[in-house]
Amino acid sequence: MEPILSTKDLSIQFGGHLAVNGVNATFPERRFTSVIGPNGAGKTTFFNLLSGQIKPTRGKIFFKGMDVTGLSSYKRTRMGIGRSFQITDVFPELTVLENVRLAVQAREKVYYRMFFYGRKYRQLEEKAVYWLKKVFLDQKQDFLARYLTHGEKRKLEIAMLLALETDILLLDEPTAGMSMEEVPVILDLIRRLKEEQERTIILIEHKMDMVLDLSDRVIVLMNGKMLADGTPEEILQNELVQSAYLGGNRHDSRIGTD
Ligand SMILES: Nc1ncnc2c1ncn2[C@@H]1O[C@H](COP(=O)(O)OP(=O)(O)OP(=O)(O)O)[C@@H](O)[C@H]1O
Repeated sequence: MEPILSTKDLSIQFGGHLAVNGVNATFPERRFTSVIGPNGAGKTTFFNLLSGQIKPTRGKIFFKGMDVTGLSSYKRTRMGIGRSFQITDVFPELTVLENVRLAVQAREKVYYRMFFYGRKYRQLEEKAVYWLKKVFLDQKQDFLARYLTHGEKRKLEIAMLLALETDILLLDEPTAGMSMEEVPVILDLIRRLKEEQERTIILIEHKMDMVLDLSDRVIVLMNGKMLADGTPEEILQNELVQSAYLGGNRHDSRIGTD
């Protein structure tokens, strides 16, 4: 089956530094792929290229067989490539509900004048609450976003991403900076999304236990290049990955140094 997303010779150079270097990656539809690699390997840059935040110096990106390399991130989201919002994208002076409602609105292409139609407005809010329930944040729907804890803000980002209802979810370290108590909720949510098998999920993650638990496939990046691509088991046994990255310690649950 043709992959939903693929890259061909994808590369980007910052000054003299090739942050992503000739990556040929394929992402099968409705599968869970993790992208791992040490700090500075090029993972976030790779995501930025996939989502259209930046344009490659060389190479192509294909989505459902179409060349999307030249398209803006806005257009790519519309087509179905959703990138998790960053905390910086959340409107701090709007309520939690309003933030998600804006994402629902973007998805449904409803503009402000439509707000005069009360029924439509309520439908948008109901959908927003639906997504907030998915991340267990509905109890906080009337809070201003700026009063949320770091972990709650990350849940809000995920709710906003889900509300866009894209085929692909690009999740960049969704549990980073969360407290120990908050991590399991997000893990459960991601596991449920995987089990629903409705979306193609691509995850950047340092926590190896999470990667091994969730992934159908793992891509290893190192110095901008794709070092390996395989099932979690294959990656663990890959000698190149062992020596270059895992350092022979298969039981280290957190690789990288951040
Ligand atoms: N806009 C930019 N300008 C210059 N260099 C950049 C830029 N963005 C990234 N880089 C460099 O590209 C390399 C890859 O960075 P990137 O953030 O993609 O790595 P990463 O694998 O996501 O790392 P981490 O795990 O620490 O988040 C790094 O050397 C980084 O300094």
